[in-house]
Amino acid sequence: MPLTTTRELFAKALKGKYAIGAFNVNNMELVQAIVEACEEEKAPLILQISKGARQYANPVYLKKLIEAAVSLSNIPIAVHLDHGDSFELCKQCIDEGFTSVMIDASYEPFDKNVEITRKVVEYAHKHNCVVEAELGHLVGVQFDEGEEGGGYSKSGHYTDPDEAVKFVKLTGCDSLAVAIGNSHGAYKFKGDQRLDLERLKAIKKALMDAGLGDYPLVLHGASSVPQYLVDEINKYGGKLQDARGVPEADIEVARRLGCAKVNIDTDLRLALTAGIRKVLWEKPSEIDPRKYLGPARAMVKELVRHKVRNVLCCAGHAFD
Ligand SMILES: O=C(CO)COP(=O)(O)O
Ligand SMILES: O=C[C@H](O)COP(=O)(O)O
Ligand SMILES: [Zn+2]
Ligand SMILES: [Zn+2]
Repeated sequence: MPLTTTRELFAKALKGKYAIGAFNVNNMELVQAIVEACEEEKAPLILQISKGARQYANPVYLKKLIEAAVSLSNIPIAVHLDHGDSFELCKQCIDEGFTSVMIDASYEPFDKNVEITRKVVEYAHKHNCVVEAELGHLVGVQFDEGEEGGGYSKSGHYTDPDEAVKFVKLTGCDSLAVAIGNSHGAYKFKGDQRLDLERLKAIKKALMDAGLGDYPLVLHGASSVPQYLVDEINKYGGKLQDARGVPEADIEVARRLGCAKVNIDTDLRLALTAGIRKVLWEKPSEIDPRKYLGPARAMVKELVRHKVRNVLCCAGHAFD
């Protein structure tokens, strides 16, 4: 099956109240684990590549790995640039055949974010590529004063519903990444902090009321940091203290509220690391990479199967 665009995947996901997993890839083992898991679960899939992944693996290697995955599988797969930080990088990926790009100018003031995003949208749409943009900041373990209770402060880090409407109308972006307490990495929350799901509901409603329909929202920083993986890493010599992710129950609510794309990278890293650590700890004389990368790849695959089946609920929807 040829590469697909996220526009089609999102329309079906929103209708069916499931989310598409967007998994970050940096090497062959990750591509294989994710694609095999989704193939077995008959799940539609977004493989996403960051600027760092392109620097690490070389864009041509990644492209060829994905071509191999696409030719060996039957499920719809979209290839997406994660956190594109400039028009030039987005253009490069569009020219290379990515079916989707993210322009993340969320670090800029609102007007500048609009200007950069609109430029990417204009180029992308001429080339049959769709665009994800971002509004608001992903803040990590430090919450903005006064936002903890879920107030809609315009000055803060969280996405404001009215600004989201304005932003989508001005830019014409195809999906929007929101900041509702989500953040990247293995240290997302302190204590019992959670996602601001009321805000997500308000953003969705504002977009709907403004005539933008069932608009696809994107949840970055959606790794749940499973405790069994943290424990496994620590058991075999790792040191992860107070690692905490988004509870899977929150992801499920976000999915039902209209997050059509859910980004997962950290959980893949944890699974791969746990697998490698276990083998090297138990067999310190092992030097064949296949002997530790193989079991690590199997752990990533199990994790992805669990996500698509039990959390994102996109399993079985590959041929909707
Ligand atoms: O948002 C992500 C990639 O863009 C990944 O988030 P995690 O760090 O929670 O996996
Ligand atoms: O959003 C960040 C992703 O986890 C990608 O991370 P990276 O930039 O280290 O490849
Ligand atoms: Zn961002
Ligand atoms: Zn992200």
